[in-house]
Amino acid sequence: MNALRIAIAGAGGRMGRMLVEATLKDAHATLAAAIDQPGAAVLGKDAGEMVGAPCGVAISSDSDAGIAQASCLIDFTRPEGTLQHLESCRRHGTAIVIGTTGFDAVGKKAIAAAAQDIPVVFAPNMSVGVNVVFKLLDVAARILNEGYDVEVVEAHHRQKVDAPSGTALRMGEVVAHALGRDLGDCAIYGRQGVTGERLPSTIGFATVRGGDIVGDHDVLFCGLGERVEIGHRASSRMPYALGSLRAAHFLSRVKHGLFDMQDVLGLR
Ligand SMILES: NC(=O)C1=CN([C@@H]2O[C@H](COP(=O)(O)OP(=O)(O)OC[C@H]3O[C@@H](n4cnc5c(N)ncnc54)[C@H](OP(=O)(O)O)[C@@H]3O)[C@@H](O)[C@H]2O)C=CC1
Ligand SMILES: O=C(O)C1=N[C@H](C(=O)O)C[C@H](O)C1
Repeated sequence: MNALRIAIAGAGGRMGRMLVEATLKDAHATLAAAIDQPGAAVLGKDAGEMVGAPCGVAISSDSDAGIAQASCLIDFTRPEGTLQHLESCRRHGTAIVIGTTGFDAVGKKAIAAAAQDIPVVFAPNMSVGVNVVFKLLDVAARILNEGYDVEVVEAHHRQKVDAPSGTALRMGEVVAHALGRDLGDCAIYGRQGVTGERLPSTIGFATVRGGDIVGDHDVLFCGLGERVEIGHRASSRMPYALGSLRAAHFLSRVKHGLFDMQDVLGLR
């Protein structure tokens, strides 16, 4: 088997470092390029040095050159950076795994359009555990479809810039779909003041930010006299990195199209 040539965007970030470590340990992948944005403190450094394993790949801000050398880009940056890298991937025929969250509708449309030409995995959470939780939520929502109020609660570290998390939003989408609702019509993003009584058709979201919380998600199905809670706790970012590499290997077997981790894990 030919080793997969991986480029990592946002290489100096929290996820980028994890991805460098995971890629260097993957017997079937090589690190082709490590990319960060102009001005980033890590530019010029050996990517492996950040994780105690120098590898001879210097972190560069020349994203186009890095993407040209790779068979797959793994991107955990910010929406504006990802969309720029996406166009470069399209030009060079490079596959892309997108972990970045916080896209607006226009950004999501651009990703779907690029997937007509190149293979794309776009998922708000790459961990196996969270993707199993998505399935459990679908089952629970179909059974608890009357008399249960649904609330989604998530907690993350103080540096997170988007809210609710991409994972929390996907959890809301999964539940809304199972209940025959549209999340766009029924989501309540936080409450304050005299809100009035809760409407049964709504799905509520609550966000906690603090310290170094890696990622907690809970969905509550609250009935009268009982409550079902389905949740996930991340204590490391490595499951996201390993899931991303699994996604990159999956993409090496397809020509184009838009996939998520349910496809990668065979859970669809
Ligand atoms: N799908 C999943 O499983 C997961 C998704 N995420 C998502 O991944 C993203 C990154 O998270 P995290 O690693 O914690 O964030 P960090 O802020 O630690 O890292 C982001 C990296 O991207 C760089 N960057 C920022 N803006 C741009 C830009 N416009 N163009 C290019 N590069 C840019 C940063 O550079 P600099 O340091 O110079 O700012 C940094 O190197 C977030 O959207 C997060 O929600 C996170 C974990 C799991
Ligand atoms: O920013 C993070 O850290 C995370 N972001 C993703 C999200 O927004 O869902 C996934 C994970 O929860 C960590």
